[in-house]
Amino acid sequence: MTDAITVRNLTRTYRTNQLVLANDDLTFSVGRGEVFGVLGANGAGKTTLVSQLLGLVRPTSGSITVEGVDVMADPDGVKRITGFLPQTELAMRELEVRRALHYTGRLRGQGETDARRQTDELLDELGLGPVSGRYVNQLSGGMMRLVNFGMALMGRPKLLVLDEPTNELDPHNRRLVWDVLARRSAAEGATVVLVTHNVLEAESVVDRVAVMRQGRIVTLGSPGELKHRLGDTVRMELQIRDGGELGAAELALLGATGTVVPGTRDGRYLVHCAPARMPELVTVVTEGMATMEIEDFRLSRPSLEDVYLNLDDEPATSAPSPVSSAAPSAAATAPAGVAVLAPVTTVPPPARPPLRDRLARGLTSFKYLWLEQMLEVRSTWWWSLLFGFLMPVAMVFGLTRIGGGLTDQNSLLYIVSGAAVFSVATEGIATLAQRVGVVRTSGMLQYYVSLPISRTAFLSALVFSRLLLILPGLVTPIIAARLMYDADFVVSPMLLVVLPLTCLALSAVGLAIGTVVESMDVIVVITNLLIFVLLLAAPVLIPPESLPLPLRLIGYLLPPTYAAEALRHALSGDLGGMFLVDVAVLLGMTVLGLAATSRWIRWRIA
Ligand SMILES: Nc1ncnc2c1ncn2[C@@H]1O[C@H](COP(=O)(O)OP(=O)(O)OP(=O)(O)O)[C@@H](O)[C@H]1O
Repeated sequence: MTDAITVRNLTRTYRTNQLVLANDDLTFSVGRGEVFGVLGANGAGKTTLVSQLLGLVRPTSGSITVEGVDVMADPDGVKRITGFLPQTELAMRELEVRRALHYTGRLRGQGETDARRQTDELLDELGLGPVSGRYVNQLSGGMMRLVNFGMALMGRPKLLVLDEPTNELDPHNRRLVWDVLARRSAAEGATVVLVTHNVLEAESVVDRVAVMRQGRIVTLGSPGELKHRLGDTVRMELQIRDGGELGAAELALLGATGTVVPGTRDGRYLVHCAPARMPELVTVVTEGMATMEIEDFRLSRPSLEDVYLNLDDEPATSAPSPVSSAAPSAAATAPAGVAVLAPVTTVPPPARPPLRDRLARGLTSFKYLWLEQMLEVRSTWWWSLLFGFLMPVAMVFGLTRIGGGLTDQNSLLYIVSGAAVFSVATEGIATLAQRVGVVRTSGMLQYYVSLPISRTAFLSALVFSRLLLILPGLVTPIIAARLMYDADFVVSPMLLVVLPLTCLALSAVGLAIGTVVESMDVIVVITNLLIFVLLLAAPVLIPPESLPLPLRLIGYLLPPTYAAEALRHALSGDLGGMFLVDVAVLLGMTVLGLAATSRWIRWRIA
């Protein structure tokens, strides 16, 4: 078996208020076509390990090679061959099941016909046919997980990395997932890396398993080998009625025959003993503990779960076992506790494909990401429309009553256009900044990053789809002004070109804020403060010609000024302004905003 994955001396630390050693000097390999299980208690470092395999988290030190590709040197190369199921929530939740599978296939580089064919096959194989037209986020937790599992299979990846694939699944669907994985590995030669807490069921599907503890691999081998290491023992599983507990006297009786381990469920105990002591153990359970309410007991050979539970008693500093699958002979002659791996031949990163291919790929990515984003925009569009209408109405109503000098027609127009700009600022800056803040802290960005898509396509789809979300904030004030003050507006180039460009620039600025500020709370405070300041400055900002030159120049660098100008001109009929300069500045702001975002956004999770 040749190696699909080689990991050498992999270490990852996180610096928070204290240093966390999430992965501690891991060295192992996974053979091609192997189903490799990663087990371990909460916080053992499993998710950190698989995130590094995918290039989502950068190692502090060490190296990873997947199918000959150096993950650090060519993270995109790994994404092209890997299907990933993250532990936490995914993107694509606003789509119907069928489209979530189909779009994933297209984003992973499948052609249209192939993506459709595989979508149909997977709907059938996973029993998702009856829910294929329902929205993913309206499914039950288990069904959603099954869809996510299907998404990981799209594109027939050579490597499947699955973080808790059977979480929330019922026994029938858990069996289905294990069967599908066994088929993918046996028939298609796919390599599977599987993080799971479902030790009992995983035993039937994994070829080898690594058990992690406090960032280290404490043992590694096939289920048979690991069980063998427990020695020649018999296992008794004991279930106490109603999840009750054994008293000290009963524990002592059992302990005299073997080792007692509390099970993973309430009222469940495991006892391991030498075969010769089995009759004695049975006597203790059936006669010596007659007063206890024993619901059930069962004798069997040790399972993988026993290996796992027994390891809990071992110190985490125990040396990792020799772990090579590729070079058994070398491993056999190596000193105990030292991992020996076959030499790794890395494939140099492929030459850049021709411009035409890259453009075609970028456009496909953009198209499907845009379609996905638009479905989310669609669900919040009506709210934006209402907000865009209410904002100027509230402002005009409030300000005409506060200041006696704000009642002339011109002031009112300033206020209306100012209010429009504020609603755009709210929608444009806040939603985008918050959205990026959210995707960074939740699992959604993790999912996008695991796809072989271009960062530019992702950012552009996000910005352009938001353009439609914030436009109502500009259009509705015009309607409000017309209804309330019978003000005619002029459809000018300023209105038609400068307004949409303003939205674009605002979106790009919002995105840039979101990439720099990671905390959701801080983003909300910043954007609300920004809006508050803009609200206060409204009557001053709006007519720039009345400002001193330095302030005017600053004003011309702010996209809201352009939006206000465009609206004011459209409403007052005064079509002054330097149209081309305005357009150039706004375009410049957009490009700068996107470039800054593209540079700052770390296309990795950490
Ligand atoms: N982004 C992060 N910042 C700081 N610490 C982190 C981060 N991600 C993980 N850790 C820490 O690294 C350690 C390993 O975490 P990891 O998520 O890899 O464990 P796990 O084995 O997947 O746990 P679980 O089974 O609960 O998912 C934990 O102590 C965790 O708190």
